[in-house]
Amino acid sequence: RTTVVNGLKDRAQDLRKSFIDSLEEDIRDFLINEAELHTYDDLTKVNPVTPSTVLKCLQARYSAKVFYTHAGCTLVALNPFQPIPHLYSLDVMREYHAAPQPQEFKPHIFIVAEEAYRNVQGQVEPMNQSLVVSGESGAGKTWTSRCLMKYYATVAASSQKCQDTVEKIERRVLGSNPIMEAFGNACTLRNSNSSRFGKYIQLQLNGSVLLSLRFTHEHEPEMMKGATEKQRLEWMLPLDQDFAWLPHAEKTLEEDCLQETVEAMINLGIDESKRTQIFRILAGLLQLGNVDFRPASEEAQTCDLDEHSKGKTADLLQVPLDELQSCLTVRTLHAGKQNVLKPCSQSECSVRRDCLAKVIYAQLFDWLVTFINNSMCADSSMWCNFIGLLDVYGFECFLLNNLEQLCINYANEKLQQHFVAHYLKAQQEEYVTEGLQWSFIRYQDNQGCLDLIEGSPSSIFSLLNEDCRLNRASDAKQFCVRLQKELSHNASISWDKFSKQPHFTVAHYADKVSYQIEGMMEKNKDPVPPELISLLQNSQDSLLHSLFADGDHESEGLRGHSKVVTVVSKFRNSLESLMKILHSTTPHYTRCIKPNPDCRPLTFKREEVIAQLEACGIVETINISAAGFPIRSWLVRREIRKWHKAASVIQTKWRRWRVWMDALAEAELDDAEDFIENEASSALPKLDRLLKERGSVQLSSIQEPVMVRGWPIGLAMTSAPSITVSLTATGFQRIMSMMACLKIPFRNGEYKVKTNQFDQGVASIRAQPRGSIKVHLQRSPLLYADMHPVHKTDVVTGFNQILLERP
Ligand SMILES: Nc1ncnc2c1ncn2[C@@H]1O[C@H](COP(=O)(O)OP(=O)(O)OP(=O)(O)O)[C@@H](O)[C@H]1O
Repeated sequence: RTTVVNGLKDRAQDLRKSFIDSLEEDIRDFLINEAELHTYDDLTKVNPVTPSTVLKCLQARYSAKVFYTHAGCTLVALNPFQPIPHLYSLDVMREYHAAPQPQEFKPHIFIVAEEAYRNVQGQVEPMNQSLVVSGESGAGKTWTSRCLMKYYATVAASSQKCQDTVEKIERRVLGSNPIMEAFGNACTLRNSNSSRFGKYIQLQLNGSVLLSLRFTHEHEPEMMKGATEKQRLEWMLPLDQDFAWLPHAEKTLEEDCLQETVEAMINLGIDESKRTQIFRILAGLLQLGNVDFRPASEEAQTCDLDEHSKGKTADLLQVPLDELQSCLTVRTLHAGKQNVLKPCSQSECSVRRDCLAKVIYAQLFDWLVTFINNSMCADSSMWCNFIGLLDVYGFECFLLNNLEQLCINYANEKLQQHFVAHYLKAQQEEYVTEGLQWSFIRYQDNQGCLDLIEGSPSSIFSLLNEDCRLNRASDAKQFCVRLQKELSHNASISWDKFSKQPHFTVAHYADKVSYQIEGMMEKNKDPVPPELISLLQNSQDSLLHSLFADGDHESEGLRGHSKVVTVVSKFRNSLESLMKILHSTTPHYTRCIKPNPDCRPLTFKREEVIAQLEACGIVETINISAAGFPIRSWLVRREIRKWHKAASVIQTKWRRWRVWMDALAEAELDDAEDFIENEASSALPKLDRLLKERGSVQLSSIQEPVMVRGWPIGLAMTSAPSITVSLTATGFQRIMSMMACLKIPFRNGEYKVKTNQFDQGVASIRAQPRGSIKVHLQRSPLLYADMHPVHKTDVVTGFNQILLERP
């Protein structure tokens, strides 16, 4: 008898071992395999989907020199900061273009390009497309936009037989880039060629080919040869002169792509006399930047100006020298019908100088954009659809933030709202097409934050504008008090009680940002002294004169004659028109990520990347994809099938173990119960540990095994008032089905469910015949799927963290 019993014990132990081992293997199968992280093409497939695993996956891919990864319907582009041979070659472009299913290729910006291209020429319902490229400064937006444009130029050209036409199309599509970059970019601490503007470019198509639009280009290559010296003379820019407004004095003009810019201007039809005028005006601005002011010896006198620079500025801008001097140093005050002249202080003079430069530069930039648009835009009768390309500055948070950051972050807030709406809509449509039953929760969107910034009747913008209309000196402290009085009901605004500076903090979708109020109202008014405008209207330079000729300038408003158009109003209007276009198109999102702050090749800094993933909404995307998990139902089905297979193996082994246990119990051994308990207590903690390690599961509040109907097969809930299970949607789903397979009893009842993402819901958990568990969560996303032919279990999806409260 002893021999038999010992044999049974040995057998049972073996079986238990094999059960646990296979469990370990099966669990490993479901959770990410770190060695293979770089093979995950879609971040929402990483399991569990948490910011940390997503980060690991991106890092693994970056180390393996894989720079593109999908994140649901978004493409994440990591900047390699070094040329990657062959990644963007013509052959690769053609491959993606010719592929029957490009989305099955490795993630690439060309998939996005091709998808939009195919959609826009859809046979049934061609739809305008928008490609939204975002990311922080230096992340690679301009690069990506250029890549997309090059792709379309190549694709459009490939349908043309004539090489000449191919080149023309390329020139047309890419031609404006050097000009826009030369005028709109600047060398900043973060990026030596940083775009200082957001741009939306429409590539217009007539059905299937990119239009070869009106061409008005001239070829004047001879003009370029050796022209630099002559031009320097003409522009009064001697080689040895330093300029206060050029950060890299050591750089020569040639290095700053002058040649390329001029060629682009020629291609776009900017004739020689206009080019000369443009460069003279720019040279005039450089000289203006060198104008210094010396304080006057007496208060009633005006500041002195640096003779040399002031003379050159007046010559280049073709304005009267004395008028230039007086409008920089004297302010005209209107007292009733009388004008009173008041000398400006040294710092006021500098502000006026900077203001003059800014207003000229801004008008010139606008003129260029209009010119390029007129030159490139086809007659509306010639095109029917377009692909829009939006290259937009990303979310910003510095040590000190002011109106610029508020506007930029507001734009990003709008885009994020558009993104979330589009993303959820896309998912819901997919569920419907797949015939899946689903219920969807309302996703917590950022409308509250947008109301705070732009809403009516009271918002930050409306209060800023009101302050501006009052036409009195602004007081930051008073404004802060007004904000507190009018807006403190909005949960998205707060104030740091310990900060001495007047400020407000906005909880953006990406992060909290504290904005200083000092200077904000002045920036919103952005006043241009009227004397400066009259000076420019008197310029003998026909271009400069025409830029200011219409007299419709904001300075008018300051004199109280017409409505003041503030910076935030202008920004909001322009954003509104952009959003209108975006809403009428199918969007495609590309999020560019800067893997390190120093632009070092192939260097991945985790903390940098995670901050950007949060700021550009990827973490949100992951959360949303968890909320609506799965994005692609085939993915779940495949996962579920895999799990079923493993579960049934586990179950078989478990059953066999139980048979041995039965045999032991039947043998009525004195020590049977002890033995069974020992077995169970060594098996279950191991399971707990495994899950903890691999799936970020905290099963700590699930107790040691308990005896249920004499069997040590239960994990039960604690007697504590709540049980916290911190795991992903898929993790939870697996635990549930595993518990079902293992016949782990859940007490039937209603449980309150709290998650880290959604409001409270109610879960009813009911044991089903044959040991499965039915979990029903109200007001939460549920995906009904066939779990198992035997154990039909409703699958709970959508949480990173769930709190089940005991009834
Ligand atoms: N895919 C890429 N391959 C190689 N180099 C790249 C790639 N993407 C970006 N870079 C390099 O990274 C640098 C910064 O890129 P880019 O100027 O496009 O940034 P950005 O996001 O447009 O910045 P900003 O907002 O300041 O204009 C550039 O020098 C560019 O050449």
